[in-house]
Amino acid sequence: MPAAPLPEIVVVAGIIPDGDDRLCLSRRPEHKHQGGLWEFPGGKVEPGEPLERALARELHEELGLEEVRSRPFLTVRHRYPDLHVTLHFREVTAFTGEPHGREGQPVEWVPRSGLSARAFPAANRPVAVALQLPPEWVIPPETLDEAQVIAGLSRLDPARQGVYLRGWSDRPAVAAACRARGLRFWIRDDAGAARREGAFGLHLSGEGLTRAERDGAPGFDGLLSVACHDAAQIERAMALGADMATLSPVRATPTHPEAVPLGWEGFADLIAGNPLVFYALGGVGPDDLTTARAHGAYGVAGIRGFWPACVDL
Ligand SMILES: Nc1nc2c([nH]c(=O)n2[C@@H]2O[C@H](COP(=O)(O)OP(=O)(O)OP(=O)(O)O)[C@@H](O)[C@H]2O)c(=O)[nH]1
Repeated sequence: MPAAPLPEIVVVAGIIPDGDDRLCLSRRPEHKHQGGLWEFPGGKVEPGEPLERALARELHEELGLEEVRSRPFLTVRHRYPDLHVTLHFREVTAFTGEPHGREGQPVEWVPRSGLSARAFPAANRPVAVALQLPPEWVIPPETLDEAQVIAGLSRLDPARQGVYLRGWSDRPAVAAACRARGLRFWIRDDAGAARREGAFGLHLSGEGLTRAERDGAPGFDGLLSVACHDAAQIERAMALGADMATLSPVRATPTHPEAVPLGWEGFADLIAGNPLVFYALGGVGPDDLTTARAHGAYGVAGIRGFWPACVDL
Protein backbone atom coordinates (compact mmCIF):
# COMPACT_ATOMS: atom_id res chain seq x y z
CA MET A 1 0.00 0.00 0.00
CA PRO A 2 1.49 3.44 -0.86
CA ALA A 3 2.42 5.50 2.20
CA ALA A 4 -0.10 8.18 3.13
CA PRO A 5 1.10 11.66 2.04
CA LEU A 6 2.63 13.67 4.85
CA PRO A 7 0.56 16.49 6.30
CA GLU A 8 1.34 19.95 4.84
CA ILE A 9 0.87 23.01 7.01
CA VAL A 10 1.31 26.74 6.47
CA VAL A 11 2.70 28.66 9.42
CA VAL A 12 3.37 32.32 10.10
CA ALA A 13 6.00 33.39 12.65
CA GLY A 14 7.06 36.81 13.93
CA ILE A 15 10.52 38.28 14.25
CA ILE A 16 9.78 40.79 16.98
CA PRO A 17 12.48 43.37 17.78
CA ASP A 18 12.48 45.49 20.94
CA GLY A 19 14.45 48.47 19.58
CA ASP A 20 17.46 47.36 21.63
CA ASP A 21 18.76 44.70 19.22
CA ARG A 22 16.93 41.91 21.02
CA LEU A 23 14.31 39.55 19.55
CA CYS A 24 11.38 37.89 21.29
CA LEU A 25 11.56 34.09 21.41
CA SER A 26 9.32 31.52 22.98
CA ARG A 27 9.90 27.89 23.84
CA ARG A 28 7.70 25.23 22.30
CA PRO A 29 5.83 23.08 24.81
CA GLU A 30 7.43 19.61 25.24
CA HIS A 31 4.40 17.71 23.94
CA LYS A 32 4.20 19.62 20.61
CA HIS A 33 6.04 19.03 17.31
CA GLN A 34 9.70 20.10 17.82
CA GLY A 35 8.86 20.40 21.54
CA GLY A 36 11.37 22.05 23.88
CA LEU A 37 13.05 24.04 21.09
CA TRP A 38 13.04 27.83 20.85
CA GLU A 39 10.93 29.44 18.13
CA PHE A 40 9.77 32.72 16.69
CA PRO A 41 6.24 33.02 18.08
CA GLY A 42 3.45 32.18 15.66
CA GLY A 43 1.31 29.30 14.49
CA LYS A 44 -0.80 27.83 11.73
CA VAL A 45 -2.48 30.05 9.17
CA GLU A 46 -6.20 29.41 8.77
CA PRO A 47 -7.50 28.69 5.26
CA GLY A 48 -7.88 31.95 3.31
CA GLU A 49 -6.43 34.05 6.13
CA PRO A 50 -4.06 36.87 5.03
CA LEU A 51 -0.60 36.39 6.54
CA GLU A 52 -0.44 39.72 8.34
CA ARG A 53 -3.79 39.04 9.99
CA ALA A 54 -2.79 35.47 10.87
CA LEU A 55 0.34 36.71 12.63
CA ALA A 56 -1.59 39.40 14.52
CA ARG A 57 -4.07 36.73 15.69
CA GLU A 58 -1.34 34.28 16.76
CA LEU A 59 0.68 36.94 18.60
CA HIS A 60 -2.45 38.03 20.42
CA GLU A 61 -3.37 34.45 21.39
CA GLU A 62 0.15 33.43 22.40
CA LEU A 63 1.74 36.64 23.73
CA GLY A 64 -1.13 39.05 24.40
CA LEU A 65 0.09 41.60 21.82
CA GLU A 66 -2.26 44.06 20.11
CA GLU A 67 -2.11 46.15 16.94
CA VAL A 68 0.59 44.00 15.38
CA ARG A 69 1.88 45.19 12.00
CA SER A 70 4.38 43.15 10.00
CA ARG A 71 6.07 42.74 6.64
CA PRO A 72 7.63 39.74 4.85
CA PHE A 73 11.09 38.66 6.01
CA LEU A 74 11.75 35.17 4.60
CA THR A 75 9.72 32.18 3.44
CA VAL A 76 11.10 28.73 4.21
CA ARG A 77 9.80 25.35 3.02
CA HIS A 78 10.99 22.42 5.09
CA ARG A 79 10.35 18.69 5.11
CA TYR A 80 10.38 17.20 8.59
CA PRO A 81 10.18 13.39 8.60
CA ASP A 82 6.58 13.63 9.79
CA LEU A 83 5.44 16.97 8.33
CA HIS A 84 5.91 19.40 5.43
CA VAL A 85 5.81 23.00 6.53
CA THR A 86 5.81 26.34 4.73
CA LEU A 87 6.94 28.96 7.21
CA HIS A 88 6.30 32.62 6.46
CA PHE A 89 8.63 34.54 8.77
CA ARG A 90 7.55 38.18 9.07
CA GLU A 91 9.32 41.15 10.59
CA VAL A 92 7.09 42.83 13.16
CA THR A 93 7.20 46.60 12.60
CA ALA A 94 4.74 47.71 15.31
CA PHE A 95 2.80 46.30 18.27
CA THR A 96 1.41 47.33 21.62
CA GLY A 97 1.64 45.41 24.89
CA GLU A 98 4.43 43.48 26.61
CA PRO A 99 4.83 39.90 25.33
CA HIS A 100 4.05 37.23 27.92
CA GLY A 101 3.40 33.51 27.60
CA ARG A 102 -0.39 33.31 27.67
CA GLU A 103 -0.22 29.54 27.15
CA GLY A 104 2.34 29.04 29.95
CA GLN A 105 5.30 28.90 27.52
CA PRO A 106 8.60 30.61 28.46
CA VAL A 107 9.08 33.89 26.56
CA GLU A 108 12.37 35.82 26.49
CA TRP A 109 13.98 38.83 24.83
CA VAL A 110 17.25 37.47 23.43
CA PRO A 111 20.10 39.62 22.06
CA ARG A 112 20.77 38.87 18.38
CA SER A 113 24.30 37.86 19.34
CA GLY A 114 22.85 35.19 21.66
CA LEU A 115 20.60 33.53 19.06
CA SER A 116 23.19 30.98 17.95
CA ALA A 117 23.31 29.56 21.49
CA ARG A 118 19.60 28.62 21.34
CA ALA A 119 18.34 25.36 19.87
CA PHE A 120 15.80 26.02 17.07
CA PRO A 121 13.87 23.62 14.83
CA ALA A 122 15.84 22.58 11.72
CA ALA A 123 13.59 24.67 9.45
CA ASN A 124 14.93 27.84 11.09
CA ARG A 125 18.49 27.60 9.74
CA PRO A 126 17.98 30.02 6.80
CA VAL A 127 16.39 32.53 9.19
CA ALA A 128 19.42 32.36 11.46
CA VAL A 129 21.55 33.16 8.39
CA ALA A 130 19.26 35.93 7.12
CA LEU A 131 19.22 37.62 10.53
CA GLN A 132 22.95 38.28 10.11
CA LEU A 133 22.55 39.71 6.62
CA PRO A 134 21.86 43.19 5.23
CA PRO A 135 18.88 43.43 2.86
CA GLU A 136 20.99 45.15 0.18
CA TRP A 137 24.14 43.69 -1.37
CA VAL A 138 26.13 46.37 -3.14
CA ILE A 139 28.69 45.66 -5.86
CA PRO A 140 31.17 48.52 -6.37
CA PRO A 141 31.47 49.46 -10.05
CA GLU A 142 34.60 48.25 -11.81
CA THR A 143 34.63 51.36 -14.01
CA LEU A 144 35.78 53.54 -11.08
CA ASP A 145 39.26 53.94 -9.67
CA GLU A 146 40.24 52.81 -6.18
CA ALA A 147 39.90 56.25 -4.59
CA GLN A 148 36.38 56.63 -5.99
CA VAL A 149 35.40 53.20 -4.66
CA ILE A 150 36.77 54.03 -1.21
CA ALA A 151 34.88 57.35 -1.24
CA GLY A 152 31.66 55.55 -2.24
CA LEU A 153 32.06 52.93 0.49
CA SER A 154 32.24 55.65 3.13
CA ARG A 155 28.70 56.70 2.10
CA LEU A 156 27.07 53.28 2.42
CA ASP A 157 24.87 52.40 5.39
CA PRO A 158 26.29 49.40 7.31
CA ALA A 159 22.92 48.55 8.86
CA ARG A 160 21.22 48.15 5.50
CA GLN A 161 24.02 47.46 3.02
CA GLY A 162 26.74 44.84 2.62
CA VAL A 163 29.39 44.89 -0.09
CA TYR A 164 30.54 42.28 -2.60
CA LEU A 165 34.05 43.25 -3.70
CA ARG A 166 33.64 41.52 -7.06
CA GLY A 167 36.39 43.27 -9.00
CA TRP A 168 38.09 44.61 -5.88
CA SER A 169 38.85 41.46 -3.90
CA ASP A 170 42.64 41.80 -4.26
CA ARG A 171 42.78 45.40 -3.03
CA PRO A 172 43.62 45.51 0.70
CA ALA A 173 42.86 49.27 0.81
CA VAL A 174 39.28 48.62 -0.34
CA ALA A 175 38.79 45.86 2.25
CA ALA A 176 40.24 48.23 4.88
CA ALA A 177 37.71 50.91 3.86
CA CYS A 178 34.89 48.39 4.38
CA ARG A 179 36.20 47.51 7.84
CA ALA A 180 36.62 51.19 8.75
CA ARG A 181 33.00 51.87 7.81
CA GLY A 182 31.77 48.74 9.65
CA LEU A 183 30.47 47.20 6.42
CA ARG A 184 30.04 43.45 6.08
CA PHE A 185 31.91 42.48 2.93
CA TRP A 186 32.36 39.45 0.69
CA ILE A 187 35.53 38.46 -1.21
CA ARG A 188 35.37 36.68 -4.56
CA ASP A 189 36.68 33.10 -4.75
CA ASP A 190 39.88 33.57 -2.69
CA ALA A 191 39.41 31.94 0.75
CA GLY A 192 42.91 32.99 1.84
CA ALA A 193 42.19 36.66 1.11
CA ALA A 194 38.79 36.38 2.82
CA ARG A 195 40.47 35.03 5.97
CA ARG A 196 43.26 37.58 5.87
CA GLU A 197 40.98 40.55 5.36
CA GLY A 198 38.39 39.44 7.93
CA ALA A 199 35.65 39.24 5.30
CA PHE A 200 32.12 38.45 6.43
CA GLY A 201 31.67 36.11 3.50
CA LEU A 202 33.28 34.32 0.58
CA HIS A 203 31.34 34.48 -2.69
CA LEU A 204 32.11 31.80 -5.27
CA SER A 205 31.81 32.55 -8.98
CA GLY A 206 31.05 29.68 -11.38
CA GLU A 207 34.78 29.05 -11.62
CA GLY A 208 35.22 29.25 -7.83
CA LEU A 209 32.39 26.76 -7.36
CA THR A 210 33.99 24.25 -9.74
CA ARG A 211 37.34 24.66 -7.99
CA ALA A 212 35.79 24.18 -4.54
CA GLU A 213 34.05 21.00 -5.74
CA ARG A 214 37.36 19.68 -7.03
CA ASP A 215 39.56 20.72 -4.08
CA GLY A 216 37.08 20.49 -1.20
CA ALA A 217 35.14 23.24 0.54
CA PRO A 218 37.26 26.37 1.08
CA GLY A 219 38.69 26.73 4.58
CA PHE A 220 36.88 29.85 5.68
CA ASP A 221 34.76 30.37 8.80
CA GLY A 222 32.49 33.13 7.51
CA LEU A 223 29.40 32.81 5.34
CA LEU A 224 29.71 30.85 2.12
CA SER A 225 27.89 32.26 -0.86
CA VAL A 226 27.56 31.07 -4.48
CA ALA A 227 26.63 32.87 -7.70
CA CYS A 228 23.76 30.86 -9.22
CA HIS A 229 21.92 31.14 -12.52
CA ASP A 230 19.97 27.88 -12.69
CA ALA A 231 18.63 24.92 -10.72
CA ALA A 232 21.79 22.85 -11.22
CA GLN A 233 24.00 25.54 -9.69
CA ILE A 234 21.62 25.90 -6.73
CA GLU A 235 21.91 22.12 -6.16
CA ARG A 236 25.69 22.35 -6.31
CA ALA A 237 25.74 25.30 -3.89
CA MET A 238 23.66 23.30 -1.41
CA ALA A 239 25.86 20.22 -1.81
CA LEU A 240 28.86 22.41 -0.93
CA GLY A 241 27.12 23.59 2.26
CA ALA A 242 26.58 27.20 1.14
CA ASP A 243 24.61 29.54 3.37
CA MET A 244 23.43 31.99 0.74
CA ALA A 245 23.38 32.61 -3.00
CA THR A 246 22.74 35.23 -5.59
CA LEU A 247 20.37 34.21 -8.39
CA SER A 248 20.53 36.14 -11.65
CA PRO A 249 19.57 37.75 -13.91
CA VAL A 250 16.07 38.57 -12.75
CA ARG A 251 15.75 41.25 -15.44
CA ALA A 252 17.78 42.18 -18.50
CA THR A 253 20.95 44.05 -17.57
CA PRO A 254 23.45 45.99 -19.68
CA THR A 255 26.45 44.24 -18.01
CA HIS A 256 25.24 40.78 -19.24
CA PRO A 257 23.23 41.49 -22.43
CA GLU A 258 23.44 37.84 -23.58
CA ALA A 259 21.82 36.31 -20.45
CA VAL A 260 18.13 35.35 -20.60
CA PRO A 261 16.24 37.04 -17.75
CA LEU A 262 14.48 34.73 -15.27
CA GLY A 263 11.63 37.15 -14.51
CA TRP A 264 10.21 37.22 -10.98
CA GLU A 265 8.09 34.10 -11.52
CA GLY A 266 11.04 32.13 -12.87
CA PHE A 267 13.12 33.37 -9.95
CA ALA A 268 10.49 32.27 -7.42
CA ASP A 269 10.13 28.83 -9.06
CA LEU A 270 13.86 28.19 -8.92
CA ILE A 271 14.34 29.07 -5.26
CA ALA A 272 11.14 27.52 -3.87
CA GLY A 273 11.93 24.95 -1.22
CA ASN A 274 15.69 25.56 -1.17
CA PRO A 275 17.21 26.16 2.27
CA LEU A 276 19.58 28.91 1.06
CA VAL A 277 19.11 32.61 1.61
CA PHE A 278 18.79 34.25 -1.81
CA TYR A 279 19.57 37.68 -3.16
CA ALA A 280 17.88 38.75 -6.40
CA LEU A 281 20.47 40.13 -8.84
CA GLY A 282 20.32 41.54 -12.35
CA GLY A 283 18.38 44.65 -13.27
CA VAL A 284 16.95 45.10 -9.76
CA GLY A 285 17.33 48.06 -7.39
CA PRO A 286 16.69 48.82 -3.72
CA ASP A 287 13.05 49.63 -4.53
CA ASP A 288 12.52 46.03 -5.60
CA LEU A 289 13.02 44.66 -2.07
CA THR A 290 9.29 44.20 -1.40
CA THR A 291 8.80 42.44 -4.74
CA ALA A 292 11.89 40.30 -4.13
CA ARG A 293 10.59 39.21 -0.73
CA ALA A 294 7.19 38.42 -2.18
CA HIS A 295 9.05 36.02 -4.54
CA GLY A 296 11.02 34.27 -1.80
CA ALA A 297 14.29 36.25 -1.82
CA TYR A 298 15.71 37.80 1.30
CA GLY A 299 17.55 40.67 -0.36
CA VAL A 300 18.41 42.58 -3.52
CA ALA A 301 21.86 42.97 -5.08
CA GLY A 302 23.43 45.04 -7.80
CA ILE A 303 25.57 47.93 -8.96
CA ARG A 304 23.21 50.47 -10.49
CA GLY A 305 20.84 52.07 -8.05
CA PHE A 306 22.81 50.81 -5.04
CA TRP A 307 26.10 52.64 -5.44
CA PRO A 308 25.94 56.18 -4.03
CA ALA A 309 27.93 57.81 -6.80
CA CYS A 310 26.71 55.79 -9.75
CA VAL A 311 24.80 58.43 -11.67
CA ASP A 312 26.98 58.18 -14.77
CA LEU A 313 27.64 54.44 -14.89
N1 LIG B 1 5.82 29.30 15.37
C1 LIG B 1 6.88 28.70 14.85
N2 LIG B 1 6.76 27.45 14.33
C2 LIG B 1 7.86 26.88 13.83
C3 LIG B 1 9.13 27.55 13.83
N3 LIG B 1 10.04 26.74 13.23
C4 LIG B 1 9.40 25.59 12.87
O1 LIG B 1 9.90 24.63 12.30
N4 LIG B 1 8.07 25.66 13.24
C5 LIG B 1 7.10 24.59 13.00
O2 LIG B 1 5.89 25.13 12.53
C6 LIG B 1 4.78 24.46 13.11
C7 LIG B 1 3.98 25.48 13.91
O3 LIG B 1 2.81 24.92 14.32
P1 LIG B 1 2.16 25.09 15.79
O4 LIG B 1 1.93 23.73 16.30
O5 LIG B 1 2.98 25.99 16.64
O6 LIG B 1 0.87 25.84 15.38
P2 LIG B 1 -0.30 26.37 16.32
O7 LIG B 1 0.26 27.42 17.26
O8 LIG B 1 -1.38 26.77 15.38
O9 LIG B 1 -0.54 25.10 17.21
P3 LIG B 1 -1.77 24.20 17.58
O10 LIG B 1 -2.76 24.32 16.49
O11 LIG B 1 -1.13 22.83 17.65
O12 LIG B 1 -2.16 24.72 18.92
C8 LIG B 1 5.34 23.36 13.99
O13 LIG B 1 5.41 22.17 13.26
C9 LIG B 1 6.76 23.87 14.29
O14 LIG B 1 7.63 22.82 14.57
C10 LIG B 1 9.22 28.85 14.38
O15 LIG B 1 10.28 29.50 14.43
N5 LIG B 1 8.07 29.38 14.88
